[in-house]
Amino acid sequence: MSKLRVAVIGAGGRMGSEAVRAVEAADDMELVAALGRGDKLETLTEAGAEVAVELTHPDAVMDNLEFCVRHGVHGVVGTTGFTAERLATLRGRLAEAPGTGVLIAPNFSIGAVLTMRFARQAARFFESAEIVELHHPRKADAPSGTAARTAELVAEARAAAGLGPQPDATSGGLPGARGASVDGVPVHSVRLSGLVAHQEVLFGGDGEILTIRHDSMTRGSFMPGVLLGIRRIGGAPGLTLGLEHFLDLHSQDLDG
Ligand SMILES: NC(=O)C1=CN([C@@H]2O[C@H](COP(=O)(O)OP(=O)(O)OC[C@H]3O[C@@H](n4cnc5c(N)ncnc54)[C@H](O)[C@@H]3O)[C@@H](O)[C@H]2O)C=CC1
Ligand SMILES: O=C(O)C1=N[C@H](C(=O)O)C[C@H](O)C1
Repeated sequence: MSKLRVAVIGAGGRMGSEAVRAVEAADDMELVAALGRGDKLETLTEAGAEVAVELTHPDAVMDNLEFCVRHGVHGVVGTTGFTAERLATLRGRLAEAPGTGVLIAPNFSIGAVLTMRFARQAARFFESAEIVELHHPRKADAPSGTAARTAELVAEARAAAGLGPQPDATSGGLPGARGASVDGVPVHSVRLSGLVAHQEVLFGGDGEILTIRHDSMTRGSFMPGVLLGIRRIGGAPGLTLGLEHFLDLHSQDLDG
């Protein structure tokens, strides 16, 4: 059986170095290129990469993906910063590259993907919903991509259920004290030494609180998802948003 030819972009970073090790350890994959900042993207095509894992920075990811899609290299993307505009741009580029697939995974860890699903399921039952995400202080973006996506899913579920704005009597105080609003869902970002990646989704109703919490204690927690994405993306042309699409969750009752 021929091995999948895989490249990692951002290979010197916290996630990239972990991904390099994971790909090297996978029996069905061959690491053909490991690119750092300043390395030319042509290395990908010269090395015959079939899939590129993108783990760099929100400022770099769109150009890297533009190159990959133009050259028919599938993308497995963990880098954050994907706005609706960026996703639309990417969809447009993919439309001109039939057969090429890109997975945008706000979070590769199975537990975080399930957190998002459970939050979406719970959202319609509670009048209040807020998110607290907690990360290491070297993280470039806030809120986290996972928290932003979770908030979008919660907001969609609230809207579908006909829930209005959340109760909140705040009329003054310090700017920022109520967090950032993502589609009307407050998101609070903590940056603290010692943390890796953590999230709490808080729901409040009449006399009860539901807290859904997930903790990534090591970056190893993301690697099964990275490898799954690499294995599946070749069979998924176009844009796939979220690892859940490769976890067969849609056919089960988790799909609330
Ligand atoms: N989806 C997920 O499950 C996860 C996503 N992330 C995201 O992945 C991204 C990277 O995170 P970390 O590894 O913690 O950051 P990091 O700063 O440790 O690593 C990023 C690496 O990319 C390199 N880089 C920057 N621009 C580049 C370019 N144009 N070409 C090649 N390399 C370039 C940097 O030199 C650095 O080595 C962030 O956006 C982060 O939020 C992080 C953890 C999990
Ligand atoms: O930068 C990180 O570390 C992480 N980034 C992703 C995000 O922004 O959601 C995924 C995970 O939370 C770790």
